[in-house]
Amino acid sequence: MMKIEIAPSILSADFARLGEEVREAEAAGADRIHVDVMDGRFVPNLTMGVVVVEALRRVTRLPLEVHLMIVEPERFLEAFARAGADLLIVHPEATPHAHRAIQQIKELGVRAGLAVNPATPLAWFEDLLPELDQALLMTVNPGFGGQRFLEQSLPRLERLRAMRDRLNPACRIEVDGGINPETAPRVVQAGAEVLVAGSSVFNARASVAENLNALRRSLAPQG
Ligand SMILES: O=C(CO)[C@H](O)[C@H](O)COP(=O)(O)O
Repeated sequence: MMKIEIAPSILSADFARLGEEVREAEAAGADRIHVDVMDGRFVPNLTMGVVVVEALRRVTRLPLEVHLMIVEPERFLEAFARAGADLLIVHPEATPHAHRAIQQIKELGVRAGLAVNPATPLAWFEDLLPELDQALLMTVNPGFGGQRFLEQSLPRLERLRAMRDRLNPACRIEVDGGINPETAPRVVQAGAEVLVAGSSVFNARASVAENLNALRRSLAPQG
């Protein structure tokens, strides 16, 4: 079985100490760093952009996956690739040209991901899966950290996993939203392989290392 990867989402990190938080996550065994880019239009929140990815590239060797929650993401793909993104994730709900965006990402030499919101039909993946490196199923409505995991995500995840196994076994399945030691084993059981976790990793209750360990322990023996 492939290793279950954990991708801490820096949305919940202390931005005044971002470099240190990311170094701490790397030292504690995080597999990737997840960067949430929001534009205040596709989602009702504004976060960070290209300069933050550039800065992160200098402080960590971990792969940087950049989740573009922005309309017309194709306008910024090149800038994020230059900044050091290893994986660029776009939403089909945010552009009339999801396929073109995926092609552009690959032409830039970066791995390509597609993310869908909780209300978006999985049919989007039928046609695009063969071209994807990663399929991201949102398990909350995107926009904010700290939301409750949507239970209806589990049967969707099982369907996506079956589709992935049939159409492109090399594509990894990721989930994002409400992932903590209670939900992590359940999403892995349903087919997830990469777990984005924000508020369960970066919070005041315990250190980043303790939180990551708690997530890992919740997966044993699965991950
Ligand atoms: O895309 C996101 C929300 O739109 C996030 O990655 C978010 O940071 C996940 O946070 P949490 O783990 O606290 O639910």
